Amino acid sequence: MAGRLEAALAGLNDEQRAAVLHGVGERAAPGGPLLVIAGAGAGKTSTLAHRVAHLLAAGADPQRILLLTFSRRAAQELTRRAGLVAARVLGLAEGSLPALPWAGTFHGVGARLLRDHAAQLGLDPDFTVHDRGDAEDLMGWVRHARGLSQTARRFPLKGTCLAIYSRVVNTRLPLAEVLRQSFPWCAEWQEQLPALFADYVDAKAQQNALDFDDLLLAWATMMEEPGLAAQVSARFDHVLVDEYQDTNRLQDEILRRLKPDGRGVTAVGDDAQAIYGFRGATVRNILDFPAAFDPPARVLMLERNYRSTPPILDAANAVMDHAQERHAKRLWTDRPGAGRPQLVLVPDEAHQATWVADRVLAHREGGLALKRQAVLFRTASHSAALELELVRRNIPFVKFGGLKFLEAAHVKDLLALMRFVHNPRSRLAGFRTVQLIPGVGPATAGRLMDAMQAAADPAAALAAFVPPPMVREAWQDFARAWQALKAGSEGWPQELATAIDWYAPHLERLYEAAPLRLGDLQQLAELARGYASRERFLTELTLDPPDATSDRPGPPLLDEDYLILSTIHSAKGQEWNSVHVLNVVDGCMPADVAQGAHELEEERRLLYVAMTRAREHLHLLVPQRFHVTQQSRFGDRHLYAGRTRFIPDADLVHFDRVTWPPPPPAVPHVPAPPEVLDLRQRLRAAWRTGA
Ligand SMILES: Nc1ncnc2c1ncn2[C@@H]1O[C@H](COP(=O)(O)OP(=O)(O)OP(=O)(O)O)[C@@H](O)[C@H]1O
Repeated sequence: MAGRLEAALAGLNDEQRAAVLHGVGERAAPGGPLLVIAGAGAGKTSTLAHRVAHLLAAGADPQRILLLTFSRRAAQELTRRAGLVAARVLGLAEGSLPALPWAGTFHGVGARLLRDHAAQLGLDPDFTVHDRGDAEDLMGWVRHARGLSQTARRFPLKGTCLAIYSRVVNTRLPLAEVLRQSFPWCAEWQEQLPALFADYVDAKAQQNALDFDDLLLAWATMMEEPGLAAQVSARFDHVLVDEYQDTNRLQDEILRRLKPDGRGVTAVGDDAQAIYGFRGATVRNILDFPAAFDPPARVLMLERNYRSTPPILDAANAVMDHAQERHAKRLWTDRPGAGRPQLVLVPDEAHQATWVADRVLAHREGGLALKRQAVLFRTASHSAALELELVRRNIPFVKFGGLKFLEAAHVKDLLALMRFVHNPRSRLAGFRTVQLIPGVGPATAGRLMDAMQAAADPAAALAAFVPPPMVREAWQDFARAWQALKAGSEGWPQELATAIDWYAPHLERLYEAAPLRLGDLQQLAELARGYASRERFLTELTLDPPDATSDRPGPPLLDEDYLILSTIHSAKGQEWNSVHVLNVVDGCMPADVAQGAHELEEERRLLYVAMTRAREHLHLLVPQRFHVTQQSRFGDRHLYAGRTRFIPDADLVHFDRVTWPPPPPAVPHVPAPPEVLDLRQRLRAAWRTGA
């Protein structure tokens, strides 16, 4: 096996190798903590996959490896890659290794641990997980119930209330501090907010629901109890955390309580790519990680970039050279060089769209498939003009980070039904579901939910409920479907088809374009096959929703070629041969709402992340005029923008500058014709005659 291990690690460089081999003892006994700081494109993902593979090959129990990633997609990809390498090292057939059952996001793993330990925590294990939309609705509800929707001076809206609550939970800062730092315009409500938040917490308890933040908070709280902490900690020998730069205070606390001495802990990340501060993540976690343990964690630095050409790296490094604080590292590469990245000056967004579409097609003519090209932007709405242009030219594309599939009303309806079945005390889900029945309004829905909430057996309360006479027939249809689903006799995922059968006529009555929407529900049923149970489906889908929308209904065919459109946030961890970045102008990058020093630094890193996705071609677009949609009292407007401040004049040497369309050719010089009239003389003469 030693020979096979050597062969599997042969392609790694010295630092990557050290990271793979660090502290793996006899039968994979865990060693001291390790921090791998990996620059963009330095092979972080591949190193982590090799490390997991090495652990498995050395005899680690896959059940006892906790792998925490930023998205479920990343967890699946890492597991797959680790499985391939491990199979090679062990001399097994591909795909013969067991999956890693504990690979997932902090939120997903938190939800599972809370269900496992529900009895010890006084929780009902069938709790519903509320997504941001649900959480906002519930906050709106308690805000209204407290009379705060009718205050003389306007109380913060439900979305703002939830954002404040979430920030307090995730940053562990006192409310006053959060208001001062991030929501100064809400400071006058500091006295009222705690009572509102207390009501919000009570409402969740009554409905047997937890929101996103609760999953982390409850997990961290569970880890404060020494007995429970010891039980959870003893489940895992190795804990590996990817994208550590984007974790928040709570996640960091969880990790430390899980493994106080750091044994078996590996954290991987890049402080230069921290872009989730706006959600409460703090780059301090990665900067302070080594000293958090005694003895301190070993730090390995991966600085060799395998992705981009030297001119692209030089330009990206130049952007980061002006950053305020970071683990000092400088990426290098020995890939053969190519042209410098382009900085393209265009008059406005329409020209930007035309230029990008032209270039994309030109690259394709040059042999670069559309899939190997991406267009990145700061905010989902920034691609609107380009999308139109692409449709016009028949260039297929898939967009990531835009409208979420799960936000579509009909998808929400169906999921509400499934949640209401799973957790009959969920008032939000119940309310939405029963109002789908014609003739049932908020009053009837409220009466039903009160009855179910008060009953020891909510299912019996639903069966006994007497609706208004005119809706009796439709009601009975619903009650029958609900009871059948609750009984679960069909099993998962077939029961979703029953749910769709009940819902389909309502969908046709309620919405336009019913066949298209039904297609979405069928897609959902398809997705459902990938989940072990109703509970896992509802939870994981809420935590990590599919986020691609395309220019056609349904998922793109796998063998088809399509251009990638993505927000920069959703482009994390990916790479393409050619990358266009839209709107590289002040007011967009940095966004005009980014004011504080921390926020500006995060905006700088966002540009860096975008630039380092490119392997061979990088084009930064600078429209001189661009349109911003904003909610402020000024309404929408056009901005006359300048190139981003993150590329000052001194750094222009790293770019080829292009102005498009090129200025019109100068009109050729024509000699002036000879004078035939002295106009001034003639005008004056008109007053002189006879004066
Ligand atoms: N030792 C190596 N030899 C050759 N290629 C490598 C090596 N390590 C990584 N690569 C290649 O470098 C590219 C970047 O690797 P990977 O995606 O793992 O980087 P990363 O550090 O996760 O990037 P980022 O943080 O920017 O998303 C990939 O195409 C990968 O195959």
